[in-house]
Amino acid sequence: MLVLPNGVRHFPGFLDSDEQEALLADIRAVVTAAPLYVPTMPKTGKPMSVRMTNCGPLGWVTDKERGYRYQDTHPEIGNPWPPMPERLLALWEAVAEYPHPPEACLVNYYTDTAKMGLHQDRDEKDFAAPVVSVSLGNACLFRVGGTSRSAKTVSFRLESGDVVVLGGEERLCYHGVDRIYPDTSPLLRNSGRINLTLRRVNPPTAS
Ligand SMILES: O=C(O)CCC(=O)C(=O)O
Ligand SMILES: [Fe+2]
Repeated sequence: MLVLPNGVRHFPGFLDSDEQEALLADIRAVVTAAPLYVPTMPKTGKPMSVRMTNCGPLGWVTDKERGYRYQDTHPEIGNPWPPMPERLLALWEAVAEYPHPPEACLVNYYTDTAKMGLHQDRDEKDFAAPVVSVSLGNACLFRVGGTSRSAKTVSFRLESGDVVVLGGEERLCYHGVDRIYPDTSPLLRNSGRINLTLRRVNPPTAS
């Protein structure tokens, strides 16, 4: 495990290739039940380049009218999100250092040209729990800074199987994905990247 200068924890190669294949099979089942949709920015309605879906009791969604929020159903098909795969619950237990399970797993699918601007994850009511993120498929250039937008950032590559934990003082660090590196992982046949972001939404007493 590597601790970055700003305290963010990076676990390179946390999942071996068999574990990545098994997790990918779980995620393919999630996407079959809850298809990827095109999220749009609040107010402007501008589409994001990333495609999204969720699993677990709650899912993070966004659209022009209602903005960023958590809800218990898919915004297009209206069904409850599929359950969180056991494998992800076990991964959270292994790295989160938090005694309650995640409530939401956001599935982000990046084509090789997609990216995600610098942002904080702050739509949750519980910042005591960390954000745990898992990368599958092509590598990306990940950028992480401090808790103010203007703080200095560091950039590093996230490879398939890597896990990142934003917790404690770093829970509200700004972060984003500047680019995807095409042809860097056979997992998704060298095309695209999946990121799984596990979060706790509510304080434990409220759930
Ligand atoms: O794709 C990633 O590694 C980061 C995703 C992210 O920051 C988010 O979904 O909030
Ligand atoms: Fe984020």
